[in-house]
Amino acid sequence: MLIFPNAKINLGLQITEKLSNGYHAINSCLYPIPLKDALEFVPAKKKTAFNSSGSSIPSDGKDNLVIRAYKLLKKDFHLPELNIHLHKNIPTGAGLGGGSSDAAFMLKALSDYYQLFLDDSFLESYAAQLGSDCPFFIQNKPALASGTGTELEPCNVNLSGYHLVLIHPGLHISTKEAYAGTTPKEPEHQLKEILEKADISTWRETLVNDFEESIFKKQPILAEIKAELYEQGAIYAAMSGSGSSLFGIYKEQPPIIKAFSQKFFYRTMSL
Ligand SMILES: C[C@@](CO)(OP(=O)(O)O)[C@H](O)COP(=O)(O)OP(=O)(O)OC[C@H]1O[C@@H](n2ccc(N)nc2=O)[C@H](O)[C@@H]1O
Ligand SMILES: Nc1ncnc2c1ncn2[C@@H]1O[C@H](COP(=O)(O)OP(=O)(O)O)[C@@H](O)[C@H]1O
Repeated sequence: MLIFPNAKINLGLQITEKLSNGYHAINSCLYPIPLKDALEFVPAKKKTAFNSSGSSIPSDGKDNLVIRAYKLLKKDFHLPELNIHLHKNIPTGAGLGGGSSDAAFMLKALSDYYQLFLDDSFLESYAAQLGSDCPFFIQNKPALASGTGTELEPCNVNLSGYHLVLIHPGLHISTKEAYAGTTPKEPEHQLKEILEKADISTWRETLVNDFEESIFKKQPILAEIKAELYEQGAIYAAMSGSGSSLFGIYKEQPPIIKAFSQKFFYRTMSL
């Protein structure tokens, strides 16, 4: 079975509290974007094997999230040995949720292909065991995430027809360290209100990613890229999640910013 897990961006990210288990309470809108990996599995004659191609995936000492998703389901359901191949196109550790998406798509595909008939809420609870971003990719629709990011409700925001510029300057930022650098606070504006009721032209004033303050101080190039995205006509620009990817949303076909496109991972896409 061949599937194409996609990336996400965060439209606003408020970090409101540090919880006793070390995690943080957040509010964020996760929005799917059409930047995709390719993931294939076929039944194997021998033991399960995992290979990857495309951009390299730095190991964090654990199995790849795709294998962890497979093993998680295999504990509860009969699944055959598999040959699994992942072609990595979404930058890793970039705030784009690529690994989480691979894992969630693997769960969905195994349930479909082997007729496990798992409904979305069941799949979301498996996904939550693999990472905070993972449950979102089960339904893969714009969602307001709260709690540690795993509590989801639909978000009525629609960017269809807009264009996106996505830049990953290659800085790898650990999510854990990024959270550790923040100071949780009560948000000034309600995310749901901004996204569902206010015009996108007002987002620049009110929609904030709380990671930016600390990360931009350490990596000033990120603030420069964001400023340039606005300079080139973005209606809204921000860092995605814990970074270091930045995006700009444009009404018209966006310009190619040569200073960045020749140096960094740089993509334009229609939403
Ligand atoms: C920041 C966000 C925003 O969407 O995404 P990314 O930028 O990483 O894509 C998410 O909260 C990341 O989700 P995910 O990447 O799945 O993180 P996890 O594997 O669950 O957690 C990695 C580490 O981040 C910290 N963590 C994560 C989530 C959270 N609400 N509070 C935390 O403090 C914990 O230290 C945890 O050990
Ligand atoms: N399939 C995968 N794709 C990307 N990263 C993976 C994968 N499986 C495990 N990882 C690990 O997860 C970490 C976070 O990956 P990713 O989801 O791309 O980042 P982010 O949480 O910033 O969006 C990587 O640094 C890597 O060590």
